[in-house]
Amino acid sequence: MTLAETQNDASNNPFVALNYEPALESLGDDYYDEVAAAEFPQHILRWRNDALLPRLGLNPQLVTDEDFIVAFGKFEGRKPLLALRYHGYQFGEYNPGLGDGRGFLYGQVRGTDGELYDFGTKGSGRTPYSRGGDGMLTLKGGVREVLAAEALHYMGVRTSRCLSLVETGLPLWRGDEPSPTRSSVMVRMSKSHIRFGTFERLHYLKRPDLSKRLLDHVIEQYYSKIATEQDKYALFYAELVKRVAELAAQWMAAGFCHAVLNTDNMSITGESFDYGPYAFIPSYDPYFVAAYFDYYGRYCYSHQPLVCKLNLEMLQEPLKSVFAQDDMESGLSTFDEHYHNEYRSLMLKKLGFEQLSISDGEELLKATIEFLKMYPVSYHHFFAEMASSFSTKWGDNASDILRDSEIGQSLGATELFVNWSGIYHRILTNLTPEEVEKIGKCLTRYNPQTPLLRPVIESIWEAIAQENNWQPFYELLEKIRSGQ
Ligand SMILES: Nc1ncnc2c1ncn2[C@@H]1O[C@H](COP(=O)(O)OP(=O)(O)OP(=O)(O)O)[C@@H](O)[C@H]1O
Ligand SMILES: [Mg+2]
Repeated sequence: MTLAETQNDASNNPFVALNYEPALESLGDDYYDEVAAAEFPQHILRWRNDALLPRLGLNPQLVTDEDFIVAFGKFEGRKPLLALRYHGYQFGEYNPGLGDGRGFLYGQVRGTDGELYDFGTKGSGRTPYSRGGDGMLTLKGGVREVLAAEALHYMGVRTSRCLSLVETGLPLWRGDEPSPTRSSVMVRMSKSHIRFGTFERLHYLKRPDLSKRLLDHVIEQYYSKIATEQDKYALFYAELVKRVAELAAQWMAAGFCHAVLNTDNMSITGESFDYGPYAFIPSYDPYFVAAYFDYYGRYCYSHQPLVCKLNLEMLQEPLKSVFAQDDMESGLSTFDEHYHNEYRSLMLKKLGFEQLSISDGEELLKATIEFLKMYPVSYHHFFAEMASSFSTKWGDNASDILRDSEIGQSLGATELFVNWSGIYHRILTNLTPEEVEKIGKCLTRYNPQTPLLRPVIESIWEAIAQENNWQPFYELLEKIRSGQ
């Protein structure tokens, strides 16, 4: 063995050396299958998420690219790798043939914040759940998931993040990409990979004992504040309803369409994950559909809150073997209120207001949506222009609002814009100069200047596909991080 190889083997790899907790593993092998990772012809590190390393107690400067490759491309020195078992409702149909078909749970680590985190792979090879699939992730799919998770995170959405993306050198054939296309393996850091569908499988197998064991584990690990309460199950479900309602509101405010809200893509922690055919909406179109295979628009933009609520309702079926359904019904009845409160609060922040009376807030929000719905205005550019052109002078005269911007120039004379800017102006006149001053900062904080619209992603991918030029990808990630 050469010196370089000795230095790069798994035994002194900082990721392999982390203190892994066998949290899920200790529940017994009814929940997973032990699998092996695929061996790849090539390992090129394309993305390392240094922002996550301090939470693992690691100093990014002391972690080499080779460390990432050995741990998260070659998967050396880590066992057991667990393909998790789950089922799910896909587009309304129950599918008992699911499970981690191209990924596994690499390990679970306690962060410096005291929370338990999963490292889960995507594109790491075949498992007993691959069905006809190759177990792989396209490089474009990996690039898209990295971008979505980062963009959503910096827009305040509770989301998983990607820890690494390694190109793996295999030609893949896909119906939705020019093929052969390049392959990759991604490692995701998330709260948990336990899905609604994990419980649906246990119900399908008529194993209430396994459901209870798993639910106790979920509450202990991810709902620890209520773990010792007498009515912990009811409290858990109510808290899950709140988290999912807030998540749906976060997607809606971010102008994000997840596209595949099947129950196997719903996390039991209420965190957002699995970014496949997603899209950020180009304009405010309630019926915008992101996935080409969503023929009937089931998961269109505006259906997301409703679908989330329905998925929560369907989760009652497998959970009712553990606790009373009545308790769940009362939890579910709070969904709408949680959703609307979060949505209103987030949208008002996008409009520059950390705080506003409910009546002013409702009126402004209604007028904003009416305007955005009626005209072919880019949803994201509207808010980006608010942020880039805000002036404290807007309080002096309603006609100054967005006057010099593209939107103001083209639509400033329309009835709905005049109505909207009149309301905005009236609100400003009721604020103190200090409060008006804060609006600019709030607008900048909540509205990215470079929204992750499809043409942006496509141009990034073009540079990679045509010239293997990764610079635009890194530059975009830097813009996302810095809010430019
Ligand atoms: N190329 C593939 N090979 C094998 N199985 C696959 C492949 N693509 C998807 N699957 C399986 O199809 C099902 C649905 O896939 P979906 O795209 O929702 O999940 P995923 O993206 O693979 O993983 P995750 O939900 O963790 O992001 C899952 O069981 C998944 O493992
Ligand atoms: Mg999935």
